[in-house]
Amino acid sequence: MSPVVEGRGIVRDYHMPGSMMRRSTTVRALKGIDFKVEKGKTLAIVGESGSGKSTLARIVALIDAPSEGELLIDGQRVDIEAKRPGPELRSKVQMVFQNPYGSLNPRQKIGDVLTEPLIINTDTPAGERRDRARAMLEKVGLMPEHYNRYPHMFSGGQRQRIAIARALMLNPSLLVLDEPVSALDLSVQAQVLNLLADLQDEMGLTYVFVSHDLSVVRYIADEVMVISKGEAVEQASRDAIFANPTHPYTKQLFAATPVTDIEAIRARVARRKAAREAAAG
Ligand SMILES: Nc1ncnc2c1ncn2[C@@H]1O[C@H](COP(=O)(O)OP(=O)(O)OP(=O)(O)O)[C@@H](O)[C@H]1O
Repeated sequence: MSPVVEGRGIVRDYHMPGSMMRRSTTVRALKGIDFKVEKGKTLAIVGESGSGKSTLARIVALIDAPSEGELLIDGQRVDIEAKRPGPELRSKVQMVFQNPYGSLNPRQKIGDVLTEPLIINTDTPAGERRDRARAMLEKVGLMPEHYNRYPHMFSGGQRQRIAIARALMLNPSLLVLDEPVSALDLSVQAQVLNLLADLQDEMGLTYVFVSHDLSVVRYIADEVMVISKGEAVEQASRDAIFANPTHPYTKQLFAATPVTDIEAIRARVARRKAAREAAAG
């Protein structure tokens, strides 16, 4: 079976135009990144500010194109020259952003937020669109009655649930999550991470998860890729990388970041694993 997403030699250059006072320059934000993620797994991308995490996330989410390299989604090569990916590819990959306040239109009712992707990408009839949106609200721990409310009527955690619901409306196989819990309070972070873990198990979703927070990574990731200055300096399973980070940059990153509440996180991971095993019979 092919991986849900694979990147080969992904490069991204940003061209900065010159001016009277300054020559034009090119910043190479990604310097040839390779990765693959199997179905139902989570690849976490960690690294310092400016290392290229968001650039990579936007490329995987088909929002930006790489300057060089190959991206394959479900084994299908993405045409990086095309202005926009086709609708079939578009619906397979969705993105959830850090800021649930900024990513929802304050004038749009939640029902419209959720049905919009169906209107743009499918010919689903209105009644079915509404039913699917109401069912999705329940799936993310909200209520069908929330369909007629506006974003300002919800807390930060609830808004992030709405953003997740919107991302799932087209039944994607891959979610790209760029710091999806870092704007939330700690207790709310745990609830949203649990929701993401449950949705992954239930729907067989694959995640590419950008985070600077190692306790979040420890909870959610199967594989971890550490990037520094646009290069993947270390890539390994979560357990291996936390037990024995090998690259000096990874050691430095781990030493500089307190991994809070490790016991609580370990307990949650164990609970999640036990629930999975129980579900599998
Ligand atoms: N639109 C852009 N134009 C020019 N340079 C950019 C642009 N976006 C990002 N860069 C540069 O590319 C590099 C990688 O940035 P990126 O935002 O991907 O890093 P990051 O790891 O996500 O950082 P942060 O954690 O602060 O969001 C940085 O040097 C940044 O200045």
